[in-house]
Amino acid sequence: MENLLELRNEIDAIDKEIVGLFQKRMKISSEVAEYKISTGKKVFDRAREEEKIRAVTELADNDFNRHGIEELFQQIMSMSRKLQYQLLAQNGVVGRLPFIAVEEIEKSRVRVVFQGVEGAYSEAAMKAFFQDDITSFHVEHWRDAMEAIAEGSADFAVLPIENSTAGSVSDMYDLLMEFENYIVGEQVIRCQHNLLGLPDAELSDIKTVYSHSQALSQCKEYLGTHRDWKQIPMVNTAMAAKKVKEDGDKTQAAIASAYAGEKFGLKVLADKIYDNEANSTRFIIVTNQRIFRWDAKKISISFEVPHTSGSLYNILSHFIYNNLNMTKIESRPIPGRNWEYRFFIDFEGNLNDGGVKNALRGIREEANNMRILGNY
Ligand SMILES: C=C(O[C@@H]1C=C(C(=O)O)C=C[C@H]1O)C(=O)O
Repeated sequence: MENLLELRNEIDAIDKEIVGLFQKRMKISSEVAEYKISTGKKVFDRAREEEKIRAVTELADNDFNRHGIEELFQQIMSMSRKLQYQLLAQNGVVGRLPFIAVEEIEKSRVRVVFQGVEGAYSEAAMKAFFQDDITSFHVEHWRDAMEAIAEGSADFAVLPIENSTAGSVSDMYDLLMEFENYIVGEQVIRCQHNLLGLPDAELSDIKTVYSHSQALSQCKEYLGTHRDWKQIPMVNTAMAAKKVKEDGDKTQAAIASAYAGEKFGLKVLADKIYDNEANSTRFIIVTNQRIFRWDAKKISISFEVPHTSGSLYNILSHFIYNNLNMTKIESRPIPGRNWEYRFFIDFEGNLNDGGVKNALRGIREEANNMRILGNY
């Protein structure tokens, strides 16, 4: 039996050859890039890559190696494409992104729509983001707010996208797909829920509690100590407060902010009933124009990937390769296509950064229906 040292020497010699061949292949790939630069041909050629995988796997002696060869060549070709994207960028072939950088997002004398009624957390987010001299109005549903932006009856909408306890607001991701609106800002608001009742109500009177489903889930522990209460979800926490006021029924309570309580003349029956002290909601500021602040730091995109193994992994490699830090990933089912998903990714960067342009170009070519949802 050969000793370990000898075996390792053999492996070293083979690896040296592999490195040499890899470099030789990459050199040819850069020549292919030159051809593509002069002809305007796309970097990614799926048919050629599929044919290549078929041809090289046929050369393998057994199934185990066939699988290994497939993975190896997928990675080699992925590197080869990344080199080509880089060369295209260096030659100025990277198309201009259809987004315009602005000094500032207008926060004064604009028309802003939020969902819910006065006293909603969305209103608090609007007040925190915009100046006092704006004109604002509210609508009943998130979709109405998206429509108001799309048709131009408002300049901006303030909409919840994520809560630190209850997670993502999945409907918002679907609406971002449905409308051609763009995220230009975000605002985080602490959601300090209270149990609100009529001025003459006592805790012992309560039989039913109304709130937004997310707020109900954010107060799960507290509600667990009142299992006999019926929980009824409403479209908004402030709507719940309004309902309790209007119904004038002592057995009803709402979970909403103290601000909503004041607005509708309700009494705080229990304060700070949320499970998590830092409970916060992140709101997005949406508009119908493709603009971004010149110093924006976060990008949101969405894309679909083919239903094959490793396809998401391949797309994510563009972030790693361009040294981009991903901050969030979310998936939503694609309507009408069972078990296929659209991914939503947030990552740090600005649309003017070279690495960002490179990654977006790669993702646009290699994934389906990539959309830039905003840079903010
Ligand atoms: C090198 C090319 O560009 C890309 C990379 C490939 C590779 O490395 O083999 C194959 C097809 C393209 O997606 C090419 O078009 O041949």
